[in-house]
Amino acid sequence: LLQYPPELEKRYTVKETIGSGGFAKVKLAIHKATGEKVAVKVMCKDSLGEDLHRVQLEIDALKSLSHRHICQLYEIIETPVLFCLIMEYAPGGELFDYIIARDRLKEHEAVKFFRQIAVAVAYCHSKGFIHRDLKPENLLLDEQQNLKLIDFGLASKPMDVKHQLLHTCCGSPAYAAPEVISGQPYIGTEADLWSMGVLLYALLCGFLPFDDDNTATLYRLIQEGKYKVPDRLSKESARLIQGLLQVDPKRRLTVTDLLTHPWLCSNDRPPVQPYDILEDVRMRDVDMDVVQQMAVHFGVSLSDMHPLVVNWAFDKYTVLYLSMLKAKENGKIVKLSRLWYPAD
Ligand SMILES: CN(C)C[C@H]1CC[C@H](N2C(=O)NCc3cnc4ccc(-c5cc(Cl)c(O)c(Cl)c5)cc4c32)CC1
Repeated sequence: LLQYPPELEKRYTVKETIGSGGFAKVKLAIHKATGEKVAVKVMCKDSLGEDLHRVQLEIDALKSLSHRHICQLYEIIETPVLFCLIMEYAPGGELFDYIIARDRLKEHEAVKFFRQIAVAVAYCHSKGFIHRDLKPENLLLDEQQNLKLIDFGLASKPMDVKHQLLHTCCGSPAYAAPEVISGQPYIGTEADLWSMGVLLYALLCGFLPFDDDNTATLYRLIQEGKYKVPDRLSKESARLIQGLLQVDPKRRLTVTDLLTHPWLCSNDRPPVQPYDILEDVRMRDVDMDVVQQMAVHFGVSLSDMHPLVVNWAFDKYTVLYLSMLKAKENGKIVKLSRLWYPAD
């Protein structure tokens, strides 16, 4: 049986396992101070083996990425044997199931979701991270039916995100770019954009552009880059898919082309703003009301509390601040009880 760290048990009520992601178990937990649900990704160090560096990279990615369409890391609790990543909980489940339940999405809904994924991926790339496993299973819905990108377990942080070549063939075959599955060195950003093309096709069609039970056949289909476009797709969406599913990565749309593509502005949507791609929760002004409530909760002065919040140490202060902020954004009033043992 897994013995959780006292640090985790003290401030969270750990509930059932809600999913598994590769070499990790994801548990539902309740943040005692706010009553908010959180997701805890638990990884045993000794069963990670050579995957340990991947976990370090995922932690590096999650600590660096703070965006409304990326699953927010709240706290990291590490012991000699365990990593526990406490993250925001997404009650709406996987986008994958959402599409299956509806067969396929209507165009206006696909635009809404695809814009969110596009700005999240553009933000990741602007921060120097390649996701490398973009697929509907790694996009979760929150309480407002907005998307959260998860699982940076295969992410990469090349020195120069736009030019450095990557070599690892990883991700899910059906979403992998031709250059990735052919084993050639590839540019991560270009490979992510191909996956975006497969994702968009899946959103609008409800099935995959390249699909075959035989992996060798699947690889051939991807490298040929031939796929059927159902007649019911709008010309604009078909053109966007075509721009993304270019076998030659040099002919493929870049993330900038994607963000300025007319289809993203269909249904009279405003063009994507630079802020959508640069926004970082930590760049916003600190919510001093929340800091004030935290100061009372911990029994310290406001001037002592403020530095602990803006320190962004992904500790008990970070999780409390972000959890309060999220509750406030969801219109929930959270009353923090005074701590009996402020030193805790
Ligand atoms: C590819 N699939 C199998 C992966 C599954 C993993 C479990 C997921 N999940 C549930 O099963 N139930 C509900 C649920 C609610 N909130 C979540 C918040 C974060 C994460 C999360 C975040 C990161 Cl960054 C990460 O790396 C991993 Cl592995 C998980 C998972 C949540 C979740 C769904 C997708």
